[in-house]
Amino acid sequence: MHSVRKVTDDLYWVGANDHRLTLFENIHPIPQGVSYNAYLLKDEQTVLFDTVDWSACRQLLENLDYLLGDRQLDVLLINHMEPDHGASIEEILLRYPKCKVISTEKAFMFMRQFGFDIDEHELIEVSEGDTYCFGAHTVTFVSAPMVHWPEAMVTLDVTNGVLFSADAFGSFIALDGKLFNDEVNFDRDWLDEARRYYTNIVGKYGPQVQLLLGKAAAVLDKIKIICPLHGPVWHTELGYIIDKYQHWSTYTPEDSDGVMVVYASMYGNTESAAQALAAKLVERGVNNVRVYDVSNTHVSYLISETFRCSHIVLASVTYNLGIYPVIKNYLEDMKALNLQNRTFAIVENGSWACKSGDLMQKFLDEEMKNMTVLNERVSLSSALSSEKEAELDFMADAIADSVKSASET
Ligand SMILES: Cc1cc2nc3c(=O)[nH]c(=O)nc-3n(C[C@H](O)[C@H](O)[C@H](O)COP(=O)(O)O)c2cc1C
Repeated sequence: MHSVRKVTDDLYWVGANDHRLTLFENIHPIPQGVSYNAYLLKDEQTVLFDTVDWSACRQLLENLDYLLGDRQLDVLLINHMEPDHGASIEEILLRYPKCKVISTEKAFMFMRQFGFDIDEHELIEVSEGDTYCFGAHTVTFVSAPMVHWPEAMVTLDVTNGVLFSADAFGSFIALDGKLFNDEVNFDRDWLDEARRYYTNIVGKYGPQVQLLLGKAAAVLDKIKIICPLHGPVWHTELGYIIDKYQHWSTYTPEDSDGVMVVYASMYGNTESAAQALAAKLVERGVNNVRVYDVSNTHVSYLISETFRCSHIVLASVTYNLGIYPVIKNYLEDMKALNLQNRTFAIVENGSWACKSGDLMQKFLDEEMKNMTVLNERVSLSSALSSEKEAELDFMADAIADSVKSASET
C-alpha cells in the first residue's frame, strides 16, 4: 500500500519509516525508528530525489507507482550515495529503464563501486553552481563534501525555494504519518534525537558543516523549505534548526548552564559520590544537571549530551592502573568527533594505586582541543569519606561559579 505526503503542489514525500532496524549504521540504537526520505517532483519531467534503504525499497516502489500512474520516471537525482539512501538506485533504474541519473562525479564512482549497473543510462554529472531545468522547476547544485560523505551535494530548487539538504538537518525517529516540523513537538520530542543523529553521524565534520551553512547564508532568503533525508521537513522556523546546527558545528554548548555527571562505578562508591555531587550542584542553583552511568548508557547518548552541555564531570574508578574502559571509550569517541570547548571536573577512585584522575586529565589536556579542567579534583580512596565531603563541596562551588560565568558570557 502506498503512503505518501504532499510537500508542495507538485512535490511529494515518497519515503518510508523503519521500526525494525535496531542499530543505525549498526552502531547507534534507534528505539524510536528512523525515516528514509525520498521526494518525487511531478514537473514536465518526473524527478526522484534520492532513494531509500534497501529494506524500504518496496515501499518506495509502491509510492512511485501510485504517484506516477502511466508516467515514467524521467530523472533520478542523487544527492548522497550512502546506502541508507542510495541502496535502491539499481532497482529504480531496472524499473524505469529510460531514467537519467543526475549526480556528482564521486557519487557515480561510488555507484559503480557498490556494484550498480548504471552505465546503460544517461548520466549527467553536475558540480557546484550548475543548474538543470525540469520544466517549471530549475534547480542548482551546491557541493557539501563530508556532510557527511565526500560525494554529498545539496540541491536548491530556485523556483520555489525547496532545499534538498541530504543528511544535513536530518534526525532519528520514524515520521509515522507526520511530515512537517510543525506537525510534531520538535523541541520536546525530537530535539534530543536530532542532536544525537547530528553529533554522532556528522559531529566530526563541524568545519565542513560551517562551510555549507556559509553557502546557505548567502541564499537564506531564497530557502523556504528544507527537505532532509531523515526526519521532518522544515517549512516553518527554519532559523530554529539552523541555529542548532550553528551551535553543534562550532562545538558551542547549547546549554551554557548544562552539567552532565558521567560516572564509572563497579561497586557503587563512585556512583554515590556522583549523586552527592549532583545534589550539591542543585543546592547551589545549578538545576540543569543530569547523571549518567557510563556502563548503562550507550555512548551515542553521552556524546549527544556532551554536545549539549557546557560542563562535564568525569567520575571514574581506576581499573588495572588505567581509566575504566567504558569511560576511556567515551573519551575516545569525543576525540574522534572533534568535540572541544568544554569544562571538565574530575573525580577519581582507587583502592591501592589511584591513577584514573591523572590519566583522564592527560587525555583531555593532550589529546583534545580547548578543554578546561577545573583544579578542584576529588580523589577517593574506595569510598567517599566524611573528610572528603569538603572536597566535593569545593568542586561543586567551582562548577557552580564556572557555570555562572559561562551563562553570563
Ligand atoms: C578489575 C579491577 C581492577 C582494579 N584496578 C585498580 C587499580 O589499578 N588501582 C586501584 O587503586 N584500584 C583498582 N581497583 C579497585 C577499584 O578501583 C576500587 O575498589 C574502587 O574504589 C571501586 O569503586 P566503586 O565502588 O565505585 O566500584 C580495581 C578493581 C577491579 C575490579
